Amino acid sequence: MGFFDRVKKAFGAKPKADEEKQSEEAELKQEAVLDSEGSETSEQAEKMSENSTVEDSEDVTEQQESEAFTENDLEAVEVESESTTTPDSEQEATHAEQSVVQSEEISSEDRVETSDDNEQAPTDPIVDETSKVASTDQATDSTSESSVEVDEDLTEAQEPDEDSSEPLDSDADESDSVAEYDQGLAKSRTGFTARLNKFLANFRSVDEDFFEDLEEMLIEADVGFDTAMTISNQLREEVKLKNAKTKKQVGQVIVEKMVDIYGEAGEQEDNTLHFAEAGEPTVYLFVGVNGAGKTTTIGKLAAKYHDEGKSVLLAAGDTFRAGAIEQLAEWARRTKTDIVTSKAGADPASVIFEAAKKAHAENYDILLVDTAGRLQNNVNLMNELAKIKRVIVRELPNAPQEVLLVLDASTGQNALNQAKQFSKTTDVTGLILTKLDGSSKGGIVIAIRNELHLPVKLVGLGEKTADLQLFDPAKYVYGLFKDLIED
Ligand SMILES: Nc1nc2c(ncn2[C@@H]2O[C@H](COP(=O)(O)OP(=O)(O)OP(=O)(O)O)[C@@H](O)[C@H]2O)c(=O)[nH]1
Repeated sequence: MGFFDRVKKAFGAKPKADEEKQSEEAELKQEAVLDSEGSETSEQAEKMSENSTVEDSEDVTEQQESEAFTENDLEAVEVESESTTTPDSEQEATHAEQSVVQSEEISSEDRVETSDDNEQAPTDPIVDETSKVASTDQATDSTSESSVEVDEDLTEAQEPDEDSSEPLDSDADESDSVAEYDQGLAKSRTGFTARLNKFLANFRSVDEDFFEDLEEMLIEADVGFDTAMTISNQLREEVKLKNAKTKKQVGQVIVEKMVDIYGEAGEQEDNTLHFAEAGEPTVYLFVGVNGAGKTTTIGKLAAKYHDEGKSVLLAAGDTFRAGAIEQLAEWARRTKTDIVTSKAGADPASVIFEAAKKAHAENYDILLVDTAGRLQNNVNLMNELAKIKRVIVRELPNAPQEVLLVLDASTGQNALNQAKQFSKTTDVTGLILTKLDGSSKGGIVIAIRNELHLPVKLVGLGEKTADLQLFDPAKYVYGLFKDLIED
């Protein structure tokens, strides 16, 4: 069974009403008569043309329905996110008190040890003077010089979701997760449906022009050039396409082929997040360009693991921007997790070394490491990442378990190019695609799999904590092509 059929079976198969079945049977019989006679009587030809008019108008209605659905969904999402912004000041205050106590205990004993390994250890003089384990409050103090910048950055980069205690991808609730994909991909789905309908509106017959238009449509839908060519070439041989009589059937065959190619390409792909052996901290290193969504994703993951009862430590390795330190400290406060910070401008490797040491010594379950996002072709950044990995390994030889490249999906092909650049110089183990909800470029997932062979591990389907979902290819495909899969 192809991937399309498997997805259809899992999410899309709806029992058909008797009337629907009868009319389909009648349609099939009519087609059989036409085939066996080899020619059409004028009456039959008229019926066919009536049928195809009905099909056409169905297409239009469907598109309208799907657009209406999307608007409603988006409104619902907005309302929901508004209702989640009530601050829980009582809890925050309690946590802030706990953090202060804890950091006082820690800061007296924890220092970056640099003397035993001058080559590898972070010896930046700024670091030695300033780097320390800090609570949220300390981080605020230590970055007070840059307070104007911090405030601006926080406003610009959006305050963390207040309702971050909400569990994400909660174990049992499969249907919630499907609904997340459904809503988060509504914009991409509408965009794709509109493109497909535009393409089908010009459909007359399966000839050379058809394939040229198809390739163009697929490239515009961001499935990538190579993938568009593969789909088009395979469809040339496709018997189902040759037999497709209506525009709807043609659309169905195209999507089916696209989904099957996607499924085949991912047969060996491991989309799961990896964890350390029991008793060792798991370390995830987050890389990616500015604004891709690293800090937000770390905050959402911190909430998830904290809610699962795991002890979580954050490392503010983006020392390049004071706002980034403060933003992560805010997430730590909201998610009631601990954080290691330093002053802006300190050596990131030093902060991360200290965090790894603390995670090891105090048996944290998870260490989530933020890094600065500068241009992916910046050699210094790549060297910096290599240095960061070295200092982590010194403390935790099996870490990091994941190096996760965060990509803003709404940048389409640009995200694909970033992934190519990063994976050339860094051992990226998986991708996180953010902002899919605000993008109509969901087809990028198909391009990434077929052209990059890097597994997507998490997807950001909205601003709320629960909108960060573990990547599930079947749910994704369903969210993207739901209208055609359910037919
Ligand atoms: N709609 C939506 N917005 C998101 C998602 N993920 C992140 N964002 C928003 O994207 C913006 C940038 O996110 P950050 O987490 O600050 O990005 P960053 O990669 O840490 O950026 P730097 O700190 O500049 O390196 C913020 O406004 C986030 O709220 C998502 O899945 N959906």
